[in-house]
Amino acid sequence: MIYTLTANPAIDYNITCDGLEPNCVTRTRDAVYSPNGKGLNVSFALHHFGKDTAILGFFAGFSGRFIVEGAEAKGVDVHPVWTDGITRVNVFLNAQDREFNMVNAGAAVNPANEQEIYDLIDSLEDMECLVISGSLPPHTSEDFLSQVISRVKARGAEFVLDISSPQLSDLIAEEPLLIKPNDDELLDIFGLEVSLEDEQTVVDAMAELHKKGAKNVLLTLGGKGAYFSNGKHIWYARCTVPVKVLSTVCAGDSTLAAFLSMWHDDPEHVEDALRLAMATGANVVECAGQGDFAKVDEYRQHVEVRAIA
Ligand SMILES: O=P(O)(O)OC[C@@]1(O)O[C@H](CO)[C@@H](O)[C@@H]1O
Repeated sequence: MIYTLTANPAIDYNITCDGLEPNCVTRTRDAVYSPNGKGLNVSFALHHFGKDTAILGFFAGFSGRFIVEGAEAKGVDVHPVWTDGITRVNVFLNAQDREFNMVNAGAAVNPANEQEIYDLIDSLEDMECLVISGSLPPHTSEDFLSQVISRVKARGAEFVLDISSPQLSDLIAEEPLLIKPNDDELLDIFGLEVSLEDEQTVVDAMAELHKKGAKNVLLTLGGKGAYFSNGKHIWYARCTVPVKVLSTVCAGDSTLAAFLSMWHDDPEHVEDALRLAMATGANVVECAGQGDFAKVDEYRQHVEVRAIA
């Protein structure tokens, strides 16, 4: 079973308006409130693609209950650790061709809450892999993620890291099964710059990430596609269907989940996993939020994949 850990879940509040001006009333429409957070999004997409998955995370207040109930209504089990306060609401405003993403800090946690997560991990006997995604809420202990990882490893399970925090530069030494940075994170966290025009930069960056400890790397480049490296070979993949981007929110999480849903059990079939991942990302950006993956099968036929090394 693939578990996901979302330390800082959110209700995503997606709204649309025709333009955004200061000092006046902005009328918005198409409001959608959905249970989210990076790891939850991964679990929802894994579930959609037929993989067993369950959610771990900190939840608080009415918004926390909304998220837990929403996830369960989608058919995904949740093991909530209840904390004080109110789980955050993140606001994603689409104003014509511009996206405004307002991401709040979240509800604080305390050491007793963290201990509950550690105990949960110790008790989940079917955990094969834990996907650790997203930001950390206020007051999280500095060693929270390394404590989580040491417990996952102690039970012989693997872990995947999708975090934007500088902590990734230390945690990579714990040998994650997979990391999923984007090009900005690669530059900010590791000082590695990659360019599609010079693929040797990708080859060099991948070599550096493997040297630091990553077993596999899925490097996402938004609409420009993605590279995957397993330490022996590197592939490039891109969906060639022209899509109208409504919102990029949830696209990275869904891409990761789609890739994992095929590759986790069958690491030799990288190309099929990349096709599903790129088609999923392309379909998700057409929707406010995660959407319903309705066009993924169609888009899969339009993904180019090539080995670059
Ligand atoms: O603050 P974090 O944890 O980095 O990101 C949280 C978040 O913006 O990421 C998801 C999209 O990837 C949203 O569902 C969610 O609101």
